Amino acid sequence: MDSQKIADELSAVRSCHPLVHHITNTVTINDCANITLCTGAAPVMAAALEEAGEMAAMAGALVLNIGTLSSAQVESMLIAGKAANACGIPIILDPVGAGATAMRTEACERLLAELNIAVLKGNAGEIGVLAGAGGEVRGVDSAGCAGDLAAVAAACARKYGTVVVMTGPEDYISDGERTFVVGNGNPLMARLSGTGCMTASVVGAFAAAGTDLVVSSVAACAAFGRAGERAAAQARGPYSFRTALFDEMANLMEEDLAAHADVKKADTI
Ligand SMILES: Nc1ncnc2c1ncn2[C@@H]1O[C@H](COP(=O)(O)OP(=O)(O)OP(=O)(O)O)[C@@H](O)[C@H]1O
Ligand SMILES: Cc1ncsc1CCO
Ligand SMILES: [Mg+2]
Repeated sequence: MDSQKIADELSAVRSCHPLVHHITNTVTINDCANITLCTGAAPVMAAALEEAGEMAAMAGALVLNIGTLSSAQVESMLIAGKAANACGIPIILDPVGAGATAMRTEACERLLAELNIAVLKGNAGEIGVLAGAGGEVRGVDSAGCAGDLAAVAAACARKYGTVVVMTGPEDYISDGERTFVVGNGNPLMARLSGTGCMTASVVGAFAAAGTDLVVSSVAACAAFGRAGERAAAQARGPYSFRTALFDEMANLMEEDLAAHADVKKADTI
């Protein structure tokens, strides 16, 4: 994929400054709000049944994250999701911990069945579970996924008719036909809770501003990963890395992204 195209997607977020509505977990909610701002978009967190639909209808993207789900929150997600679908607003689903408990797996399957999900973004274990491809999840962490990861991402995309973003040391982005692998990022990202949740926020901001969900999702992963690379160069450990990650996302130059985006087409078996 053309590196300039990836940088142009970041420019689009900054000029469009889209509103990204989140219904998300209580662990990383503040990080999601701030990474959305640092990307160039505007976050709003609104989970009450009474307002979730109204808020979704005025957003540029809706991010649903089941990290600390409750039955009531699933109902809010369905109301917000139906409003978003009615307005053509892309929905990003983060299936946090799918496969760890039946409640999480069933909630994801219900959201995927009742809503038109634009991007399903999870770690390799979560995507492997939802694909039915032998993913393993411990708590909210991937415990691995059997087989070729690019092929699992593509199969999952075909199964649900969505774009899949599978994160890890490399990120795989697929709509079932086109599959890309993004190499940007740093191992320190896995030593901090919530970088996966933040990836969904960034993917949401790029989806709101872009036109092709595969291109916008690839660009989002490259931009966030590149911010991680730049942050790691300044960090003494996970928490100084965290501060630098927000700063580097906010300061990321389009020229730097165009020069350093590490994106390749993936071979799927
Ligand atoms: N070893 C690594 N090297 C480079 N980048 C990584 C590595 N591990 C994770 N990342 C990056 O960190 C981000 C989060 O990915 P990860 O798969 O760890 O999410 P997650 O398990 O859902 O995280 P969380 O549940 O804490 O939100 C992605 O942007 C991914 O590219
Ligand atoms: C640790 C944790 N537990 C539920 S959600 C969450 C944030 C990272 O996924
Ligand atoms: Mg996650």
